[in-house]
Amino acid sequence: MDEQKKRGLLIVVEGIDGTGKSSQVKMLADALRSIGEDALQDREPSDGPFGKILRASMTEGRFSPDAELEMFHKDRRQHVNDVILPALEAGTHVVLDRYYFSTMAYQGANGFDVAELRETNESFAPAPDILFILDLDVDQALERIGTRGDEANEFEQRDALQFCRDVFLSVKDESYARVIDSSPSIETIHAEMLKLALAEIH
Ligand SMILES: Nc1ncnc2c1ncn2[C@@H]1O[C@H](COP(=O)(O)OP(=O)(O)OP(=O)(O)O)[C@@H](O)[C@H]1O
Ligand SMILES: Cc1cn([C@H]2C[C@H](O)[C@@H](COP(=O)(O)O)O2)c(=O)[nH]c1=O
Repeated sequence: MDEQKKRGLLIVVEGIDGTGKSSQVKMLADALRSIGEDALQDREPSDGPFGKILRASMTEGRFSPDAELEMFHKDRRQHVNDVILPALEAGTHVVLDRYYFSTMAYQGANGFDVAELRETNESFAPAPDILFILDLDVDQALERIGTRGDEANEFEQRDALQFCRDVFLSVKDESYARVIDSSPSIETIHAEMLKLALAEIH
């Protein structure tokens, strides 16, 4: 008789810009595949139709805050229904670079109510099985990504990133959350995340 495949895990990696999310998502998905697990490396904004529009808007001209929020939600609904849920149901782990915690953080920094953003998203997007919060001091993060623009912009950017960092840390007591100090080497962080992921998988 065919044994039913176990549901995959939704493994989300969040943190402010420069904390090493993209590097760690790739390393974790590769490491899981190398030990025979099915793992999809994925990201938001997604590579679907609305995600593509959002990525283009970041270089070609931003939407108004309301239109941008609507587009993030359209992207997430499409991504959850067409990619994330089918993959999890097929037994594939989804290792995701940003998710609705980024909406709470960045659109929260744009003036939207963080608790309302969370409620809206949790009404249609499944909670993660593991949420890695890559945590780093804003100055160190800015150093990694390089500061852009004049001094006034830099102050604005610092304030917005500090707000985002605080929002990410505000969910640290959820059972699925794991706060990761992102100041050590890429390899040290990878080893810690892989160990924690394997503890959930097995
Ligand atoms: N632990 C680390 N120590 C030092 N440098 C790192 C570390 N992790 C990542 N970096 C470097 O920091 C930069 C940003 O890394 P990465 O793109 O993985 O971060 P990110 O969180 O995805 O950033 P963004 O959100 O801006 O896309 C890269 O140059 C990367 O090599
Ligand atoms: C999912 C999501 C993302 N954002 C913002 C955060 C970043 O500025 C960009 C994505 O850039 P990355 O370097 O490719 O991670 O999008 C957002 O404002 N709201 C969201 O929900």
